[in-house]
Amino acid sequence: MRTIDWVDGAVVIVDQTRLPGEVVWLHLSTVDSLIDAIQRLAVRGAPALGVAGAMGVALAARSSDDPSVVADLVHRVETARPTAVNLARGARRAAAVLPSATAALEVALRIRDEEIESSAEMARLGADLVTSLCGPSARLLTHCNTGALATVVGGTALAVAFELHRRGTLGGVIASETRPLLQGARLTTWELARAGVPHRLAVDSAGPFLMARGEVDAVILGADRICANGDVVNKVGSYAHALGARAAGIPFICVAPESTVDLSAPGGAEVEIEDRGAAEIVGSSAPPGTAAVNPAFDVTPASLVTAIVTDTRVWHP
Ligand SMILES: CSC[C@@H](O)[C@@H](O)C(=O)COP(=O)(O)O
Repeated sequence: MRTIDWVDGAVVIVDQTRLPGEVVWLHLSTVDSLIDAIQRLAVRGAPALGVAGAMGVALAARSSDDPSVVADLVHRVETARPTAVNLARGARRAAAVLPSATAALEVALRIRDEEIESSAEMARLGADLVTSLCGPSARLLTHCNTGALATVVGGTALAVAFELHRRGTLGGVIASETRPLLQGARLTTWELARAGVPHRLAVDSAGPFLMARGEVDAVILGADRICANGDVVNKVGSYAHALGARAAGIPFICVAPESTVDLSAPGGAEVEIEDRGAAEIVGSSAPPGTAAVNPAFDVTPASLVTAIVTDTRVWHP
């Protein structure tokens, strides 16, 4: 199943906020509805956001003949979330062929197809790397969700786990729950269960201890932006897993398509990290009015990254 696609003049997505309870498909035919879906994480994950951004431009171009109205809509799509480079990059690629709505849609469909092809390549390259580093029964720890939900089909890091399982060389997956929106607990476990991959769920803070106790052979996760110096910007909690991996002496592997590599960002310090506000973490557990800091992403310095697997190469930053 394609978790994001273009059908009959609308962007069609699985509403990721409703998983794992129910599979609800949303038909988004306006730019406003798409931006709302992006901001409340009904569609999320860097490669999927790239497709959404480009399709958003196609929606914008179909909605008005006024170039300034379209330009304003494109800008809103591009900036709906700041950290994953794919969103702005996808939107800009499609915007480059405006004012033709048909041409913008063609670009969006091309980006969708590129991400589908990238996923297969990353799965192959990543599985080869994991087996060479960890042997024939690798036990992986992953963070956030990097499966089909975050791409179109397959995934990035999770596609590697699927491929190892298909080859019979996977020793199991620990899914880190991914506070506060629980992409690991809600989405990754759902995808692993559907694929019949043996897995267990752990709280985020257990990761480094499980590595120290010898229960993990490698950490494997995705990225929202890979900087020119090899810094990896990914879901908050990734950095703690990288420190744990270094302390335990196990590989820390990032899997992401070339569309997530941003050579215009020299390092992680130059990337805008989305802060999603207090409500998501204060919830009902803290006294009302408690101040909070809620970075949705963090930066793992290149020095802690064993390898970055893209669809074309294995990079040791
Ligand atoms: C293949 S997806 C890689 C990343 O986009 C993923 O790990 C991640 O951090 C997603 O964050 P999210 O806030 O859920 O969009």
